[in-house]
Amino acid sequence: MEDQFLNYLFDKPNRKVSIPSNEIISEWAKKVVHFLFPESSGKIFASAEELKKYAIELEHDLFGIISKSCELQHTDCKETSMRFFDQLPELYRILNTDITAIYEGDPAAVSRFEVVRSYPGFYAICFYRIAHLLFNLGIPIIPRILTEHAHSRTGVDIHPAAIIGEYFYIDHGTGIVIGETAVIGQYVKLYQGVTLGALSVRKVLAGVKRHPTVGDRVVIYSGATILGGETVIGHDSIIGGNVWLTESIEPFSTAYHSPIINIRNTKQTS
Ligand SMILES: CC(=O)OC[C@H](N)C(=O)O
Repeated sequence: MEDQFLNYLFDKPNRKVSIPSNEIISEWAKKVVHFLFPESSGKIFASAEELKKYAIELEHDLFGIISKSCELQHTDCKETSMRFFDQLPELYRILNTDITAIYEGDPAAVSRFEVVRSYPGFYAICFYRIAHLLFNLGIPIIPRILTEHAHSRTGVDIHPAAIIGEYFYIDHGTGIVIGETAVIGQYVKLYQGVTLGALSVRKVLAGVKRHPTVGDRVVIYSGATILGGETVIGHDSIIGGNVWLTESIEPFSTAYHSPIINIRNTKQTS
């Protein structure tokens, strides 16, 4: 991360910015999450207006961060932070769909509150969704700092540019990679160790779609690796554990390995 920061300055040595530390940026995002989902199982905001009324401090902090990080004029920074702020009610709604997906999809989840407070998958999704909003607003570097913070804390690496639908479910969030140009539909479930990656990492492919498209209601079990920008997983499909897939599959498919497993009983018989 430090390298990234130095390179960023190095790219434009004359830039007059002093980006707040990664900790300040991550703390801001943590405050956003805590604001939306405080001590109880989640504050119910009566209306978008009520939510925004209480979120004014978050907007002010974001303004401070982006005005130090971007080469935007003061008024543009204010407009950008206000646009983020305007989308908070929608962020809250979408995160609630993710909580529902995890709570209802996992028999081990005893409450929505448990999902919010203890699931690394939900933590990573929160940071991804905040970062994605900032990315869409054209804010440089901060989205990546946020998703890399979540990555370092959870092992779940979601690029801020990836597009992910509502009701996103990650269970046992660890070792998951979702690349920059991945597109994921609604009600998708991922287990630990899943990679949605590129088939080639040549630098000239920057900006080209390199990562898979995953349809609605797809379940991808642990350790599966799906690669390639043209790889499409049709909706309602199931990808079994440890599957290595570099080609598209039709909707309602099941892709699984059928390895030959030799089981030998080593108990000595006299
Ligand atoms: C997730 C993944 O494929 O990463 C490889 C490379 N960073 C890229 O984005 O293409």
